[in-house]
Amino acid sequence: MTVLSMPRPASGNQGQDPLMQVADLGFRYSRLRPWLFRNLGFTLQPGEILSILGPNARGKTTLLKCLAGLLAPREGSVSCAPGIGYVPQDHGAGPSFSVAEMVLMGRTRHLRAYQTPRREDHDAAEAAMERVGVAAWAERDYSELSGGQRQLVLIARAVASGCELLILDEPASALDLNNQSRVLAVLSGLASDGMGIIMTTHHPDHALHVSKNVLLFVGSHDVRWGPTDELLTGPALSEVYGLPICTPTVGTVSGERVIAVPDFGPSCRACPVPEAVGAPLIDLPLPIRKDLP
Ligand SMILES: Nc1ncnc2c1ncn2[C@@H]1O[C@H](COP(=O)(O)OP(=O)(O)OP(=O)(O)O)[C@@H](O)[C@H]1O
Repeated sequence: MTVLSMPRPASGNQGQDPLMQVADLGFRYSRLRPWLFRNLGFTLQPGEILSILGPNARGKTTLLKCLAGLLAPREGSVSCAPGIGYVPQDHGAGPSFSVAEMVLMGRTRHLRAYQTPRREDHDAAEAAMERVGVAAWAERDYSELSGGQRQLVLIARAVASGCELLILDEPASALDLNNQSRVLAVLSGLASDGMGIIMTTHHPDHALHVSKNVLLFVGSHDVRWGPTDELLTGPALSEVYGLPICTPTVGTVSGERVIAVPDFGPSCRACPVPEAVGAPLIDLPLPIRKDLP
């Protein structure tokens, strides 16, 4: 196993050095456990968003931890840019700090031991809070926020760090639709600024919307990497999740886009409930409560 932070590999597309290059990566938790992935390889360029999709418990978080250097791969190598930000999936209540303090902690890698944050660190933290839309909660206690709010604060903390490469584990899992849209816009904006982004998601639509490339866990052994347009098709998604999924192009307010539509089976709303229980609901006698005043 090798995890290299420097030097970066030779030039890739568009004349730029890749932010991450992964070769022959393999991991299992022990000799007694099955391999979660083997022979996995991909390259991430600056300004690129890579989405990782796959069923529950297939190894996506484990892969992110290998990429972020939190787990040592059993096989292969990860070479990457020195500055990596990691936003974990588990965003529990944590310590009792204000939101502003939590975001300011993202600046730690720019400070020496025991150094007090400088004006520029406070400015970067404030800019990150504005960008992610959490500035209004700056003085609130992080431990008292909702799960979705905490998720946004951790994204702001990673943005404040000024990292070159951002790794996020299901960044939109606890977010309402508006905040999902906000996070996708923030990530797209960061990528436009040159940041590389790797995220796991259970939302194929998110991957279709922002990702240049995807990494798909298919079945128990197959991991595919390639362009979103080519890989994230209805048949491939159906194979990944084990149910029929189609990918129609639909018109939205902002233009046409491809979406993923899973077939959950016959709609429950269409079930003939009254007939199913033998009589129309309207004819059922109402229970009379004689004990009420
Ligand atoms: N520390 C650990 N020790 C042993 N097995 C583990 C450990 N952490 C995770 N696993 C197992 O590894 C497998 C992959 O877990 P992982 O969390 O990477 O999946 P995932 O694809 O991210 O899942 P989900 O979509 O549900 O978040 C699971 O079977 C899990 O039980």
